[in-house]
Amino acid sequence: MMQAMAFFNALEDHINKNLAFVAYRKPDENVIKAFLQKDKQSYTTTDFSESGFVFSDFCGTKSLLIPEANSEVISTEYKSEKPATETSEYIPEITNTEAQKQHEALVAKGIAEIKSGSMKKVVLARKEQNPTQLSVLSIFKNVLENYPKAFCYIWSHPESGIWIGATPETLVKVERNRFKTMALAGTQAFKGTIDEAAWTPKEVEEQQIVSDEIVQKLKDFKVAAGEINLSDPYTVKAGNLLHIRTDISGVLDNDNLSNLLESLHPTPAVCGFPRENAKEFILKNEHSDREFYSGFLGEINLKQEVKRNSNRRNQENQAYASISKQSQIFVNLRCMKLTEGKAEIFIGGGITADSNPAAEWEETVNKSYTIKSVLVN
Ligand SMILES: C=C(O[C@H]1C=CC=C(C(=O)O)[C@@H]1O)C(=O)O
Repeated sequence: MMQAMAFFNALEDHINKNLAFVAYRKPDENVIKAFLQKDKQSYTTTDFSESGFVFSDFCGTKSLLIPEANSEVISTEYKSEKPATETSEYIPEITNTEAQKQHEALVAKGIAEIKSGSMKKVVLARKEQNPTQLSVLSIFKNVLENYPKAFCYIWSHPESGIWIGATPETLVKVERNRFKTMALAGTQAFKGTIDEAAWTPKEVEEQQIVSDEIVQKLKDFKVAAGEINLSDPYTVKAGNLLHIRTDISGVLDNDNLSNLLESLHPTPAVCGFPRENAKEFILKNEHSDREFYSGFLGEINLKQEVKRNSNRRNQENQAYASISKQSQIFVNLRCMKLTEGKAEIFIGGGITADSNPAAEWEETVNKSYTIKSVLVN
């Protein structure tokens, strides 16, 4: 473990040399880890068999990789400088009416398409440009500070540019032959209570579609060996927002990570249902290229020491510690792409037959505050 200052200096050095790196902190953890690529080559993966950190786009056409074998791996303990509040202090600017009109028209088109019967749900997104005077590392530090419960990252790569995000959504976690995923959808602004939050039938349906489809895809691709376990849907908080979440887990039939990712991505939480029709609609009608937004990112095939029993009094159990492979992949939401003095924020929302264009615009505005709050001091 390094001192925080040396850790951030190493990231800065990599930015200056235009060398690929990723630094991240997992939900509820206090260690930030980084893979610093040592060479200038651009690595990609197609079968997800390597060990390292992957960064994939929405379309599934590009999966950049920082291989563990070509990286220096460093870590530091993150110490918060102020108490975490997870609320946004971002002051909204005057509404951008052009952007609003454009998004509402897109949503209306999506609703019409759903009513025509070709799909049940589609997730429609927009991009927003925001100026920022902060350095990328200051923005990353703000993200770490504000979102202890999210997967916080900074990814810098000559092929993708610099991306920063704080995502609440796990695509999949695999440990040995066990996997865990989640169905996350439905959004409302956090107003002080989590457990008593009321959900409309539209939001309940929107999330149910995600849950059903994940289970169906796992069955279609025959990646689950047996029963797939589902929790009851429950409310979770992410920044200043609430979502509905179902936890899904099971045992894998084989260790083919590529198959598992193909069965899950893109889930109806970022694309829609049926997947192909929704994806086609998105690619044809959205006004900007999603690039890596709503793609996925995370550790693949990292060796992990598994202790069978962490009871410290029972020292012999340490002898049973064994090595296994672990992958932990997140959906790239609540994220931004950074270029000189400018942050491009990507935000989307799930549309069903019961959606209302003005309310959907409002939802993207609420989501944008979650991420924009880190652009100011
Ligand atoms: C697509 C996004 O969020 C997804 C995850 C949770 C809730 C969602 C919703 O309510 O629409 C979205 O499916 C986004 O934040 O850009």
